[in-house]
Amino acid sequence: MSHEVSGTPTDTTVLDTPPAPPRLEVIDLTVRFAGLTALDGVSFAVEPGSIHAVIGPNGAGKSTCFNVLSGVYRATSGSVRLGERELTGLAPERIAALGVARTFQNLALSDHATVADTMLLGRHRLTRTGFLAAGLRLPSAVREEARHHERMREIAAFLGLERYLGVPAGILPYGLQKLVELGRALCMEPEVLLLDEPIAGMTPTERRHVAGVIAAVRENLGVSVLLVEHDMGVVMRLADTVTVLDFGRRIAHGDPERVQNDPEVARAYLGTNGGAETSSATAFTGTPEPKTDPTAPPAGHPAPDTGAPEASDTPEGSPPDGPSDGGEAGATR
Ligand SMILES: Nc1ncnc2c1ncn2[C@@H]1O[C@H](COP(=O)(O)OP(=O)(O)OP(=O)(O)O)[C@@H](O)[C@H]1O
Repeated sequence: MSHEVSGTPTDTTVLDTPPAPPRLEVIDLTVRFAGLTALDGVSFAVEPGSIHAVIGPNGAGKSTCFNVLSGVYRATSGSVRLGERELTGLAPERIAALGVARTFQNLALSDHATVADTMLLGRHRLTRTGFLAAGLRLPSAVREEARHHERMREIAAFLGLERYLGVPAGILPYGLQKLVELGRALCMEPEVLLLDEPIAGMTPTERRHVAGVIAAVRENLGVSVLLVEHDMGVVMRLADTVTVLDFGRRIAHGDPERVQNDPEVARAYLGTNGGAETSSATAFTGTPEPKTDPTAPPAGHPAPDTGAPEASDTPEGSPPDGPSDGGEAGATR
């Protein structure tokens, strides 16, 4: 069996388009880590059914923003709302249950669980059958399980993963693993999908395929997408709206063309990275793609099991599960 990500279009006809998702609003968000302001009064909104990118040079605060939105970090001040619901301070599972699913940059897919099992993990929060009924294989439990399997297969077909359903997810090439991770998130039936560097470390063919899949997620499923991505070519092609951060502050916001022509944005990219100014600026124009992720495994090899979420995301000096205090960022649980 060939384990290549095909460049062919995804089957976009199998899933029904649900009603428009609610607006995701980030309002005056500030996050401080022991003396360092990682986010400084940042506001933006992800409009229903849009693709919104957050970009910025290294250390700009993109991951911090993502981690607050998904409940991994707690904001020092400000708020995050999904429609009328306040997400600020909720635990990651609660935020996921309200319809905000995320993918992780560092994959941790098992060598033992199949693609089908991995994707079914995303159905967990939607399962109504109790432990006992499931254990006794009561008819209601069997019916529910069948429904989840059917939906999982539909999503696998949408992503072009059907033929890998019985394959251990962890042995697949990196590009396919990223699609499985996306499949797991889609199985949660999210209204908003947070994608953390969805194409980092991929081959050009894989990048094109996944970019097409992300566009199809918006077009065919009506899901809002918020992505953090370094590949400016893809960001500029995919995103409806771009928010640019630099040193924790929002320095530009708008459609890709406007952002691309913003002198402040060019300055931010040119003024960072020490000796890498030229490649950063070129990356921003979206022409050649000089930036590759040196830590990513080569295509055709499984990614190392790094564990997710990223260990480095835990605020220094506080336990992973510890609540924050003193007005500084901390994990929410
Ligand atoms: N857990 C933490 N403890 C202390 N400082 C942190 C922590 N996480 C992030 N920071 C700091 O906050 C700032 C923003 O970091 P963040 O990772 O959000 O930036 P980024 O834009 O995602 O960068 P990159 O593109 O390199 O991933 C940086 O100065 C970083 O060192």
